[in-house]
Amino acid sequence: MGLGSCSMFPPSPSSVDPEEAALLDMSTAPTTPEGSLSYSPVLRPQDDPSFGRSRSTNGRPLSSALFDTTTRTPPVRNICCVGAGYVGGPTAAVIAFQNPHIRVTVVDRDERRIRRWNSQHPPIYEPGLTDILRIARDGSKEVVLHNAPSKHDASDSVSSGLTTPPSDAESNCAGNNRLIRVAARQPNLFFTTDIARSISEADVVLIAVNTPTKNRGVGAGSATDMAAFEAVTAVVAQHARPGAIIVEKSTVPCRTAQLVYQTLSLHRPGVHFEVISNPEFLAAGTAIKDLLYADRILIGSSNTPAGYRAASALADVYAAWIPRSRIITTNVFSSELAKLVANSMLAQRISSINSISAICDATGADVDEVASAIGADPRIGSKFLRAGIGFGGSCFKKDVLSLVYLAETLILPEVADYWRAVINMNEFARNRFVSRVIRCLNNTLAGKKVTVLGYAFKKDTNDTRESPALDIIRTLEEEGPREIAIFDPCCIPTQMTDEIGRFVRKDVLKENGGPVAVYADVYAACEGSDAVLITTEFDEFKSPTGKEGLAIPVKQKTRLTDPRPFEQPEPKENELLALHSYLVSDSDTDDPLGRLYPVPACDDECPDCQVERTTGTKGYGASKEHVLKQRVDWKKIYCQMRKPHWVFDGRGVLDIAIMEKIGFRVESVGRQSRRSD
Ligand SMILES: NC(=O)C1=CN([C@@H]2O[C@H](COP(=O)(O)OP(=O)(O)OC[C@H]3O[C@@H](n4cnc5c(N)ncnc54)[C@H](O)[C@@H]3O)[C@@H](O)[C@H]2O)C=CC1
Ligand SMILES: O=C(O)[C@H]1O[C@H](OP(=O)(O)OP(=O)(O)OC[C@H]2O[C@@H](n3ccc(=O)[nH]c3=O)[C@H](O)[C@@H]2O)[C@H](O)[C@@H](O)[C@@H]1O
Repeated sequence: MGLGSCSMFPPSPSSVDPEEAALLDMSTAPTTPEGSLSYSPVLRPQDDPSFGRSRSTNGRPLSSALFDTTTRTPPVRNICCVGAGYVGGPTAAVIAFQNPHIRVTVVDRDERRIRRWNSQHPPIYEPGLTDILRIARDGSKEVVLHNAPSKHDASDSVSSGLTTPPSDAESNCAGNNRLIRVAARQPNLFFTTDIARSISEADVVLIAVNTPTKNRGVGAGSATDMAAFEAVTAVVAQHARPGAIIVEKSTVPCRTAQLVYQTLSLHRPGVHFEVISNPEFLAAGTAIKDLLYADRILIGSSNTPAGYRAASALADVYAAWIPRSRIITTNVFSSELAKLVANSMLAQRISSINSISAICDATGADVDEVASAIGADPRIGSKFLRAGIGFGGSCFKKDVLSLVYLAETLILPEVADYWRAVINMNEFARNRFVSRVIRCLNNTLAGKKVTVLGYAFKKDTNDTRESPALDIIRTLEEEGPREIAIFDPCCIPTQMTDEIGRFVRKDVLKENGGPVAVYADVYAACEGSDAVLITTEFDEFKSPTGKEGLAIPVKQKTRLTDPRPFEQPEPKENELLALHSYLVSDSDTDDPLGRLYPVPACDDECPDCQVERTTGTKGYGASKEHVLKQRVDWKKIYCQMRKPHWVFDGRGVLDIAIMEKIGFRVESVGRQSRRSD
């Protein structure tokens, strides 16, 4: 692959070996690592047409080339995923789960993280993750199933998962309509810190490390910090087997593939590798659902026969469970850019509706009514129009800023300004909310207790990166309150405390004489409070809809549909998972099919185990996800609070009428018209 000279992509400073730098910087990445000063995404005009030329000018659409058997590569047998984070862990787990014949190894430099992936409590919480992890990582036992929908009572449906070995007569029937034998599975998902070895054995290397915003040097505050990505690329270049397919799974600036080729050829001159862009679109809190039922898989490759073959090999891996029609192929730069644009457009929608919420508050219009009226137009669509305190999370802000930086380096200031306004509006939304809280509390928090419900950046995740709550806590603290109490149903209190100490200041913590205290119990957090702020849209915080004031389960156990009969004598893993979920929804066991091996134990440091031991609270981490969670009992909270019972709903989860009936004074972003006074 010819690269042309790339004078605007200077190599890393020669004094710092990237691999060595990676090992020295042991920071694990929810946060921004030290910035790379030189490996930044400065652009230059296309200098290698095989990368960027669009498919349509190539005379042969890739989609046909992809599935043409003459261009096929040998099937992939071994995948290494570098980065065991929010993307690498779940993505690798689902690929392994769906491809029992492929060995998938996830590597990370963070030993603690790897230990947790090998235990009962993985380091991230994602609904559905443990079910998949336990099959792929630990293997499964042979089972024989009835291939007919169960009758309708719970005991029957559980027994139809046949947890006991079948009789000889039953076994003989396996394969006919009545019984299906599901073979045992060997483990095919591994987590290790042996990075070099795992890379050297792989046919495909997925790079899924963090790519935050640079916080120093050229482009600080908007350019992407490629330090971790560059370091991994260098290690891959040194250890990958010739012909290995290198996949950009991380979100990277447009034209990064060219940098990867450069790094590869610098370390292994003359050895051919293909570089593929395969960005990830999963969202935190729904990662497993998003991966299992992806609406699209995007694969970008160079426009060469070797590029097509590599794209084809990767497409085959996904085709184990994703219909081919949903696998989109593009040139490599389109794929890189499409990921940035997807996130920027989603963020833009949130900023747009938040700008309208300010107009609603000033005019008496209701933002939810406006959103639903405009969302009914299919050209606009109804999703991502929930107004509130703005978006958080590790990606929206950094990806919009990456687009801003791209536009700036291309000397397109109007384009850069356009996208920067999305970020400005997001900050405006957050500031408007917290200013209103302070104003309603008579412009002083002195002597008052304020409770913040929700610390994660969105519901159903323990991901706290760029959490709006943290910014709000920072502003509240400056007002000198008596106490800021924090509760989150998914995050571990000790970890929240540690994080606030690091990102706000150590002396703000109660244990150091400051006002900030983290609680494991929502009622303790609200006791004696002057105002409760909802900063994450957890279902747990919703106001009651049934018998008002009563605590009700977040969701009633709903009976799912039995997916049987399966059409094929060998059901796919997705079908078995659907059966597992159906049976779980119908009983209290977490292994109704009897396929699972015992979960591996955690080590003494496991924070989930510590919380469970010290508080007896279940529901943190992944092990208790089948346990129904309760909605908070707002009547109980009302009785514990101080007058005038302020509640500030930053996420639009409360029914203002019901809350007012209980006696609360409610302020909700863009929904003031619903108040009775
Ligand atoms: N978090 C999300 O929901 C999504 C993230 N993305 C993108 O995926 C990429 C990864 O994001 P996350 O998984 O959230 O990050 P993360 O911070 O959770 O995980 C990254 C992992 O990479 C490891 N790592 C860093 N440098 C390493 C090195 N030199 N050698 C070995 N391991 C190393 C870190 O220890 C960490 O465990 C980013 O580019 C992000 O923009 C894309 C879609 C969704
Ligand atoms: O690249 C990424 O990291 C991912 O970023 C987002 O996923 P994520 O940030 O995990 O979660 P979202 O559901 O998009 O929510 C982001 C933030 O926007 C907020 N939000 C979302 C929707 C809405 O209507 N209003 C709103 O304020 C959420 O509360 C949250 O703080 C995208 O949705 C994913 O497709 C993408 O892969």
